[in-house]
Amino acid sequence: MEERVVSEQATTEDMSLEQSLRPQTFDEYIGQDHVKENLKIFIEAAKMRKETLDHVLLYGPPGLGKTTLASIIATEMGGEMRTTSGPAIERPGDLASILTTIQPGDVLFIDEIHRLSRSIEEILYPAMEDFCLDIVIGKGEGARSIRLDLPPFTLVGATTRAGSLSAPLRDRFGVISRLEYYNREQLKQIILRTAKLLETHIQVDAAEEIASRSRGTPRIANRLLRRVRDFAQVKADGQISLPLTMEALDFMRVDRLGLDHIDHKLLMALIEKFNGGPVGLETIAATIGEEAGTIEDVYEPYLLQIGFIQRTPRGRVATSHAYEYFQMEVPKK
Ligand SMILES: Nc1ncnc2c1ncn2[C@@H]1O[C@H](COP(=O)(O)OP(=O)(O)OP(=O)(O)O)[C@@H](O)[C@H]1O
Repeated sequence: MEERVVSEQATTEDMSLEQSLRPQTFDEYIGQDHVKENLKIFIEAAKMRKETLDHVLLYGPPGLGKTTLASIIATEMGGEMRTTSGPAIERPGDLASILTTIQPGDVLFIDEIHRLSRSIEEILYPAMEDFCLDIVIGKGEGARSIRLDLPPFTLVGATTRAGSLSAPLRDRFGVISRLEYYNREQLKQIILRTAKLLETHIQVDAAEEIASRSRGTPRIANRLLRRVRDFAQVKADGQISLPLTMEALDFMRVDRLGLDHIDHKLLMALIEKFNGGPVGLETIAATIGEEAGTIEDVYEPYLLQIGFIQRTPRGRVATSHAYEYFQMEVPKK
């Protein structure tokens, strides 16, 4: 899969910078008001009762701030955050070694929690419910199970696919919150905040322009800002103005809605080769030379979100919005 400047997935560069750009408190965390207000109440109530916060499941597309929110929860609860992910916990011992380092009130953050294996999930249930860990030592006839008590902790699970989580695991979360795409105003605020942290001068209309092209996602907004900043450094003494921003983003082939050449290729295949669909995912994949899974997980969510395509039982369909955007006439069917 080729690297895209508008990818929701974190690049190595994103990862090395994101830590320093992460909001530390609810006040600094822009948007997601509903999720934030709920969490604030639950945290306050837990603190009043001197208990740990119930386990929290955060779901939504990548790059919307799930990790950030988990670390804010840890800070608010006065604990530390331990981070791991579904694919990183392969054996029961991997989970045990993290759980046994936990201190009272800590947050255990498990990213991509839908990718935990069933056998690991089963060890997690008593840890979540009763704060204890049953581990089997030895093999065969000599095997015996021992029970370890754990300090009370909060599990924060993050997933892009809430539907892939097993029902017994989902049921063990007391708080389930869905993160939404950000609107233009919120993204503008995030860009202005990041620019300040990066000590970069940006005009408000330039921040608005980057916001429009960031696909509703803070991670993309911050990445586009960094790329535009590079441009400004070389071409304009570091000052980020609107004309410079438009030039830089056009140069990167990120259009006014944040669509790039791969989105264009997918939409044009649907419109020109298949008369707007319906057409099966596998057929589109073969036509544009991408994997069906990549199209489904990576390219389609934003196109669905902005209403340019629809999933129907007979396949994908390009909507009239997509035709209008490319100034093409909707075919009569
Ligand atoms: N509400 C927000 N306000 C300000 N910045 C934000 C907000 N949400 C996310 N960000 C920024 O976006 C970047 C990505 O956020 P984060 O890593 O929390 O996303 P994520 O949803 O956990 O992604 P993934 O699913 O890929 O793990 C962070 O560097 C953070 O600075």
